[in-house]
Amino acid sequence: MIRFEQVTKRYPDGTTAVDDLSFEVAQGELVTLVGPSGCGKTTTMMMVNRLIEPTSGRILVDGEDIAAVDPVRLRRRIGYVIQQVGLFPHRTILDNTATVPSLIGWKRAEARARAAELLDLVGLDPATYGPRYPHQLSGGQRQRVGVARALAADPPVLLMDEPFGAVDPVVREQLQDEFLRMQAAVRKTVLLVTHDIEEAVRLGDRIAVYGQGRIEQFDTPGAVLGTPASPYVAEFVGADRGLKRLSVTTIEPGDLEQPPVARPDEPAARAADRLRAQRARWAVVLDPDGDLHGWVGIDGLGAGGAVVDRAHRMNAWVPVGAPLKQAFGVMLQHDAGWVAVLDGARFLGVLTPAKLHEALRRSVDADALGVPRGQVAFDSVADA
Ligand SMILES: Nc1ncnc2c1ncn2[C@@H]1O[C@H](COP(=O)(O)OP(=O)(O)OP(=O)(O)O)[C@@H](O)[C@H]1O
Repeated sequence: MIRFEQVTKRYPDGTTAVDDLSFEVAQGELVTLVGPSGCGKTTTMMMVNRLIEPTSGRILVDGEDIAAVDPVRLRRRIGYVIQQVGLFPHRTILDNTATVPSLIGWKRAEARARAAELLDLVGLDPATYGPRYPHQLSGGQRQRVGVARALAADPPVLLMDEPFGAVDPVVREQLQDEFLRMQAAVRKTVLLVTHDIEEAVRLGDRIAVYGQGRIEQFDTPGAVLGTPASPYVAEFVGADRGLKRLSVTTIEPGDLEQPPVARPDEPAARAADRLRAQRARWAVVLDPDGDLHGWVGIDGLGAGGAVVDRAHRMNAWVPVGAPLKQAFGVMLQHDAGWVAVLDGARFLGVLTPAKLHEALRRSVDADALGVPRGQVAFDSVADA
């Protein structure tokens, strides 16, 4: 969708900002460009909407060499979000958001209806915020308007330069979450510049880690964190990259352990015998269709009755597909030695600290080998 072919940008003073860059962003993909200040990220991005012209090489958008496209026409297909949002101070939020549709000739009512829809999409009630002026909004709200405005004419491509840079860390995380939810719905092709590796990892389907004017590694967040391509990348992503990997590695059914199971209507004494025979201290309580009912400990099963009378609610659980970090957080929050993993209400298994570690190790091997995690042999990591 966006393709760089051997692109170099040399400024008139001799600075080589971008040096022989080749990479591709697929349709609907979000690629983050990350690197230290001055490494050429913004230059890369601004060449896509021709705010900067390359010295050599080609850039294709949707298969078309953009050098041959009229810049104004090109920019209509490309939304642009910058850190200093650049809203018009004397126009209302609704009119600011409707700017591009109005420019390209939509009827006023249509443009405003579209703007209201987008304000809603970015979490701003159009009735409340639409009539306000930019100075009457918080920094985070203004940045949301920036995103809404960039999406107004429904461009297939979105360029974002430090879009969440000017707000405090808590608001920043909120905006990132909202943006990810929105991106899951609209699936734009996005190039996003940041100097923050946490943000790059959190948002990117793939990350381009920049050195000076060059990409040092271009891969998924998991692969960059798990197998940095060079000492430079390893240092840039940080010594805590193992911890960061917890947030980008998701729980898969193959990671789970299967504990003993008891049925709710089963006599407690019988369940206790079975647990003793298996040398287990607890069981999950599952309905006949496999839905999680709770858990029961062997100590609670001595007093007669049915399992259902002795069962506890299962508070420590996470959905399958959640990041390992979330499972680890839930373990700590409930001081539990394991967390249940559910698909809807259906119980899939439990994740223990040992299994969590194993999942992380297998995912590193899987990324290195370029295969799904399930295909990494268990004993390749068992002794590690
Ligand atoms: N107009 C210009 N003339 C000369 N040099 C420039 C010009 N614009 C940028 N540069 C230089 O090109 C290099 C890359 O700049 P660029 O803005 O692309 O970096 P960046 O990675 O986006 O940095 P930051 O994170 O600080 O925004 C820098 O060394 C910068 O000083």
